[in-house]
Amino acid sequence: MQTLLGIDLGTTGVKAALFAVEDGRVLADAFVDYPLYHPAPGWAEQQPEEWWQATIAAIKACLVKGARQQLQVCGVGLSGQMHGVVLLDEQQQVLRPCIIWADQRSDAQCRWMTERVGAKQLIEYTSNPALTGFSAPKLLWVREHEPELFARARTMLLPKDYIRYRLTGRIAMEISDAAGTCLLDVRRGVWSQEVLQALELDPALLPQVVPADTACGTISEEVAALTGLPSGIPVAGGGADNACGAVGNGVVSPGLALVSVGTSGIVLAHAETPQVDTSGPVPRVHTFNHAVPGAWYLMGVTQGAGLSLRWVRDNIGLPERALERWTGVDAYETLSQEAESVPPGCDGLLFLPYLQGERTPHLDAYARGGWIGLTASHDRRYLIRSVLEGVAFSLKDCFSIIQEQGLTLEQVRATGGGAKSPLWRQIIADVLGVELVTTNATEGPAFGAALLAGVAAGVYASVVEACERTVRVVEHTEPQRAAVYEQAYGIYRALYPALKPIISKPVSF
Ligand SMILES: Nc1ncnc2c1ncn2[C@@H]1O[C@H](COP(=O)(O)OP(=O)(O)O)[C@@H](O)[C@H]1O
Ligand SMILES: O=C(CO)[C@@H](O)[C@H](O)COP(=O)(O)O
Repeated sequence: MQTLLGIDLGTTGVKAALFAVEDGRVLADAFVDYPLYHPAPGWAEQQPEEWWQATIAAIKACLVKGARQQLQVCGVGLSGQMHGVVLLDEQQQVLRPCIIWADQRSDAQCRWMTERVGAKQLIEYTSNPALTGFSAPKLLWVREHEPELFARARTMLLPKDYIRYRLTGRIAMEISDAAGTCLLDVRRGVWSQEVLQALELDPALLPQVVPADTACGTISEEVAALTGLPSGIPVAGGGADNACGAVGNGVVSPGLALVSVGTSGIVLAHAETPQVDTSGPVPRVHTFNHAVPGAWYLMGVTQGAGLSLRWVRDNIGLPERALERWTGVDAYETLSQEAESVPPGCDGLLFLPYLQGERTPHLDAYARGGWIGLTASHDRRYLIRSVLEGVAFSLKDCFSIIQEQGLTLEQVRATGGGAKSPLWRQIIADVLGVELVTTNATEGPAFGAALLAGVAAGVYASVVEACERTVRVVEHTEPQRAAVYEQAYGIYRALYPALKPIISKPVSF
């Protein structure tokens, strides 16, 4: 049977999955996690070598699981966490840990970069403002703080492009991911010479920009021997995780939007033009190239979505963790069940999910999170539910801004680890006040990457055709308690401006 391998290099770990070409069903999958390092408050790093070892292990495990089914892998696609800076020296060796998307250390570089290029000009050239989440400020931080190391850097890659390099030996940066560097002219899909010049960055650091849905190298002999994959099969450019999540869920045409609850949370809407949020001085949502050639998307990002629930699980969910070890029942599921017994709105308890600063709508690297409205009658179930609700409110912030952009949003599709929880899906539908649908794409970004591989391998004519053949809506979640949440959201919205003087500055005692 003809199959496609999709690999999603997430923040928590890497997923490899084999999908049937004919209908997209999952034939085998494997997940291998890796550490996330926080060497200082607000910093977030990962080791590219640990991604690589995990990727090899996941591919091997996936192929072993699929071994009995006589599968013929005809292409490989990669999806990955965006914005992380991987620096290679002349011998293509990694120079330092990757500073990943969640890292907030580069606020000073954002300000410098904005001043250097000009705030208006930067948006004109790249369609986006300088944000700590993006790659360019991270690169500038390395130049400023690690000048000797920076002097040895010859190539900058993004996480999944580094893995593609290890799989194929080819150095390139795929367009939907390159869009998140803040160095790409997103309208034209080429590096912005104006920005590079203003920042005095050597253009040679940046690799060739390649499309998402065409072959960008083939599996090398060495990797074939390591993994069991056939050598010579095409590896597609692939895409940024959110672009691939959109493809995997069929969000490839006007009218469709995606809500994803991964470590971060996003609301994304397909766009036929590279339109920019111009309602204020700084665009509050990003404008990036889609993995669908000639299309873009607008995206609002909340930094700490699934991350907030993971924090709860790891810090106050210890009984649920212990139960998981004894019974095998996922701690996230137990936590969700407990949260279900509490009324919507949590009797006035609210959670701000700014555990890692915030992007949309505040664009605030220093924002801190917390609970507010706690009374003696609240117990830990309320703490859990309020986290699910707080994340939903911050997704509503993103959704409202996307709605303001004048794009028609006919259907909103839900994906990501958090969307596995029926309760969280219901809360998000209630808070957004729209129906959420889920598709058969249980492995959204990996599936999207596999579909891109299918186009690169010639088994599908286009990304849109690939989606038409394989993506189906399977479930609908209707809003039920929009009115309760409307009120609670009003209070939530008032919290950040009121608390900003206290929760939005670097703290050192
Ligand atoms: N069954 C579940 N119920 C609720 N939330 C879940 C569940 N499984 C995973 N999650 C959430 O999803 C997050 C991981 O999302 P995922 O899309 O897999 O990750 P990544 O950000 O690494 O791509 C976890 O941090 C957790 O908060
Ligand atoms: O920074 C962004 C998008 O701009 C994040 O969406 C990252 O791409 C990481 O995604 P997850 O690991 O949370 O899925």
